[in-house]
Amino acid sequence: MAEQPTLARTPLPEPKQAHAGYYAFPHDKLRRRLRDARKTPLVLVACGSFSPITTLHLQLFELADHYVERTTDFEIVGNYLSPCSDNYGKPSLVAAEHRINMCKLAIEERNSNVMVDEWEALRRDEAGNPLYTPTPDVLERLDHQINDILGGIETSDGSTAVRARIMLLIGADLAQTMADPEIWPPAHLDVLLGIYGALIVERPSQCDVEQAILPLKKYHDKIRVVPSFDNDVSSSKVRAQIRTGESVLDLPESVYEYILAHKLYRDGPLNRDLSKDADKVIDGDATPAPTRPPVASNG
Ligand SMILES: Nc1ncnc2c1ncn2[C@@H]1O[C@H](COP(=O)(O)OP(=O)(O)OP(=O)(O)O)[C@@H](O)[C@H]1O
Ligand SMILES: O=C(O)c1ccc[n+]([C@@H]2O[C@H](COP(=O)([O-])O)[C@@H](O)[C@H]2O)c1
Repeated sequence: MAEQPTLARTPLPEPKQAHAGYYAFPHDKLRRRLRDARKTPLVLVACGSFSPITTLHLQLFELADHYVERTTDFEIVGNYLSPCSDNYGKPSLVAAEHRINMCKLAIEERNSNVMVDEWEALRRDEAGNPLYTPTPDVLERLDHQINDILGGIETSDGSTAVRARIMLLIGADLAQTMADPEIWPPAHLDVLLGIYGALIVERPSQCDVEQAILPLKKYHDKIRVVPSFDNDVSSSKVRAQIRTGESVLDLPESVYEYILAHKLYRDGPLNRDLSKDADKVIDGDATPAPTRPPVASNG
């Protein structure tokens, strides 16, 4: 069985939520019992903007599933999307509520086994402003919810429960930004990659995954590369297509309809410029960020 992460940090206090509405940690699609006694239960968490979620974002989980099925040590029991806070400071973010809604529509339309955890997106500070949560804190909280509060995952014969291993699921372009300590403080990487680890999905249109992970050598035993296929799907491309009125192929239909109904992503440069500057104009519905933590400007 793969080694279990050990953590002795105090869990974060539960946030003030954005809406008076009810929040509960989602675990309806978390498989609570292992199938294979030799394997460690694995929970994947994809953190990011999802502005908007594309077909590729859900495919990341399918690619990971295909990869993990062929490993001898892990068995996936849960998949989570954790959209970031409006306060992440990326100009292309539309309000968290819209990003969450679009994630849920995509999951429903594709009949996907992914869950959306709204906690990170909706966290608020004492004054009620969106509160940015560093990614290690997101994983630690998930770890606490699944392993301490829910009590972990039952072994295949149901005789006992074991701790699920939590891992980050990201694209190679985001991994590439991890070499920059201005974006990812080394202490964060020590928790994220040193304790939890990551499945890094190839993104050949944006970078070479082997080059991207070279600077992360000290964490290589906790990093695995998931093969992908040639594609240039990105949220930037989708936003540009919506602005220019081109046909949009890389969105679930319900997400496309939601975007039209809420008039999202209509503002911005009219030329289809997919460079990093293309989103410097704040999109129509975006909540302006009061403060701006470092942004991984990976597209
Ligand atoms: N086509 C893709 N292949 C591999 N990983 C991807 C792909 N699209 C998105 N990801 C990954 O999904 C996560 C969330 O990405 P994000 O929401 O920023 O999408 P994006 O398409 O990169 O957005 P943008 O174009 O606005 O930068 C990141 O880890 C990113 O690397
Ligand atoms: O925790 C950190 O140190 C950290 C530093 C940079 C980025 N992140 C996270 O990485 C994700 C990047 O998302 P995106 O859309 O810019 O690819 C987002 O969830 C951020 O919160 C996290």
